[in-house]
Amino acid sequence: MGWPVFGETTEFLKQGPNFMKNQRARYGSLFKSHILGCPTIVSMDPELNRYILMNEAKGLVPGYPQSMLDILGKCNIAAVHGSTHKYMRGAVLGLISPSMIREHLLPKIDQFMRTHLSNWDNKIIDIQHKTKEMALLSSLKQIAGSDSSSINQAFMPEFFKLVLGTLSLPIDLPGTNYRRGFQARKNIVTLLRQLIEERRLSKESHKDMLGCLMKSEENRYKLTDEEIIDQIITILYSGYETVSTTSMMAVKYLHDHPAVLQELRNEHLAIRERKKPEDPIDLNDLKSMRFTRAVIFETSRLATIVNGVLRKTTEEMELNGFVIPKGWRIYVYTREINYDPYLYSDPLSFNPWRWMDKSLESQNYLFIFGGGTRQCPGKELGIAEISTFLHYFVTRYRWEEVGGDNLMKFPRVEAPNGLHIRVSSY
Ligand code: HEM
Repeated sequence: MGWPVFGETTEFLKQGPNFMKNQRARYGSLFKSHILGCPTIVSMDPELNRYILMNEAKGLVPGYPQSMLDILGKCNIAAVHGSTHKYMRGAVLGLISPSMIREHLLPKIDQFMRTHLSNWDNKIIDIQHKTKEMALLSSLKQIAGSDSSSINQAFMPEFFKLVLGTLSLPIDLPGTNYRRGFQARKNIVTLLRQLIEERRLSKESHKDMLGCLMKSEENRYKLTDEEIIDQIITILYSGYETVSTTSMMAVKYLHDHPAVLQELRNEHLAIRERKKPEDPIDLNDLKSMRFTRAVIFETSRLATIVNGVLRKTTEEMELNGFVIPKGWRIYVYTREINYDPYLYSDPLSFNPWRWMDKSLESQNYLFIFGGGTRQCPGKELGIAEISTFLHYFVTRYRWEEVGGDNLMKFPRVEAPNGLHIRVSSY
């Protein structure tokens, strides 16, 4: 378990996936370590990972760091279990149902992407920054409709501080990311409370996520204002880094694979040909984007946007013949399965065509969107956002990398100094 306090955190962060592979070679697919401040069981066994994700009721609940739970709020979905989780999840699913996507969310996403992707011609763009802004502002528009434009500017810097805070050590001292993140949460809560109060006074009805959450007489899920606010923060947070990083990495892979870009562009030009320039992307268009969906799955797999998920034990239990003490964290590490040659031939190559066989999406060991009782409810919404972004990006522009930007793959996929591209119109 390494050194006191630090355990094996340094090795884990420095060697990344190789640390995990070496430990597995020495100790097997289930081993203990001490990383990121906690005694942790790492599970790299696909069967066991599935079992853990399916068996929350047996005492395998989310095990996210305290800083994250403090800042996302006590009603956020990762902080609640059992029947409360079911209720909160039901409320989220109601907001992003297929009919909500078709009637209210997709039109907002389309409108947002058209504007967000305008005027990039002849510019050098940091695509990491642009996709982060996009993920946050597109969600805000879905949440608060036209009201989002009046809160965007105040919201954005606070949200970025909140995200940093959730990934920090929970040290409540002036100047720490944790303290700043916590303060940012308070400011965000104030902004959202104001919006809720203004809407109550105006009595106007709104066809956006907040409008749905506030319509308590029509909505089967009745939430308090505090719960509504935590749900909104959860939705913003869960879709933020996942959608933005997948979009950025899709741009990267498309740049490096011209044949894939060509096929993707053909798909989108064919859609555009059927429509007038001002016609928005609708659900039928989205359904016809089969290759785009394949590009998104292949990007998530090859870049491994999500390395795994965290659980903890609520009681002492036996897993694969080992006794795991109560309260230990379990890192359900799913990265390796993305490169399994039995599932993906030539696993290190970027080959979206492999996903054109739909059965690959339903295989048992696909954990890109998690699994079991907490499988991502925002999967189709996230795919809709990334697809609409790619639609306007590849039909409007061509691009080349400025070059020299460093891309980190672990512990998170990010470009520490941005990913700069030179854009010109197509
Ligand atoms: C490419 C995009 C996305 C990826 C790769 C992704 C991935 C994931 C993963 C792996 C989990 C499981 C976490 C766990 O088991 O602890 C999850 C859960 C979740 N995701 Fe997503 N996600 C994406 C987009 C979104 C979007 C757009 C939303 C917005 C509604 C969203 C909302 C959620 C929520 C609320 C949960 C928690 C579910 C629960 O605990 O029951 N996700 N996501």
